[in-house]
Amino acid sequence: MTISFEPDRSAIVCVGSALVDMLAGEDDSFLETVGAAKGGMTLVEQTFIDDLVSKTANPPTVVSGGSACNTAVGVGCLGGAARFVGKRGEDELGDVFESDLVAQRVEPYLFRSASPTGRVLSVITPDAQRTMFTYLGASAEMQPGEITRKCFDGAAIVHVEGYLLFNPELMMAVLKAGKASGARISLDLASFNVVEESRELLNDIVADYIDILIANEDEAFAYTGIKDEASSLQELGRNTEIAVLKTGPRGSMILYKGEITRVEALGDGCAVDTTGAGDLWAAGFLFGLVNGYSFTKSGNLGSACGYEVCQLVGAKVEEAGWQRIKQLLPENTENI
Ligand SMILES: OC[C@H]1O[C@H](O)[C@H](O)[C@@H]1O
Repeated sequence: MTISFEPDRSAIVCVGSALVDMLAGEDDSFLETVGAAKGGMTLVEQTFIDDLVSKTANPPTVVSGGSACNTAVGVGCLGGAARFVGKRGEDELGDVFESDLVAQRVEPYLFRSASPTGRVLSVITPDAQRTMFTYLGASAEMQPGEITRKCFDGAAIVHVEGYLLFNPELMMAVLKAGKASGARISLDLASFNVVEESRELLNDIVADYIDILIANEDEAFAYTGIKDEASSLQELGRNTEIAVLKTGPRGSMILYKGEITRVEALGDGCAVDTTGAGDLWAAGFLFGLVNGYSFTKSGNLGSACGYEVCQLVGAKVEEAGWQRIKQLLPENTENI
């Protein structure tokens, strides 16, 4: 089973926070001196990150990040038409962010702000856990008035990160312009606390705007209140064309027209770092849909991307990983 798109629509346009990830490997003692809970994400000021960076053993590795941006990069690396809509600062990190997108075949559609570019200091401890400190900066200043249909020219799918639910006016502007452009809208629920805190807005928008709803187990439970996975998926898809429930190392389930497609996870379940796993799963899945792959093949491509990103620190797939994933593309699609 496949879905079709108009022939002149091939782009996957991702909308979200333009964040630069600063990856630093440190011992637990580093976090203890900061007093941070391991594994969490804390919103902080820029000076807090600057201070921490001055104390890291080595300068952090700096790469583009942010959930929707990671998805766009995945689509670009797969060879798809990818665009990212967000807001950067007029600074060096903004330049790093933008050039990183271009290098990974993503068309940047970036607004600019006088505020510094948003950044995430991700402290990775020897147990492969990552603890994030996020300064949103310019990324949080994207204005509803800046979002026009032009952002979504040629879009087959507009993919929105759930974090945008924290900014209802901006979310509505994206959904309205995305729908008006004729694209399908995909929403990744991002985190269970996003769902819990945005329940009212979600109830308002899903039926009218969302075509593809993507959730992991925690997000699905927060949204539906249902423990049984098949029933929870049916509820997720009650008002959407496609619903996805990702169950980590147990794979994923895709609901379309009342029928569930079950997709296996890839690999042995071992992960070096799960940062970006959901973002890259979405990249593979959406790329597959736009290219006319079946739900099974699209889900398998999502699984492969999600597996490979977990084999490296940060939300990136190494070149050898992309080569392995690309074995699954057109000429060998019967294998996926
Ligand atoms: O979803 C992973 C992303 O979340 C955080 O926002 C980091 O930027 C990271 O790249």
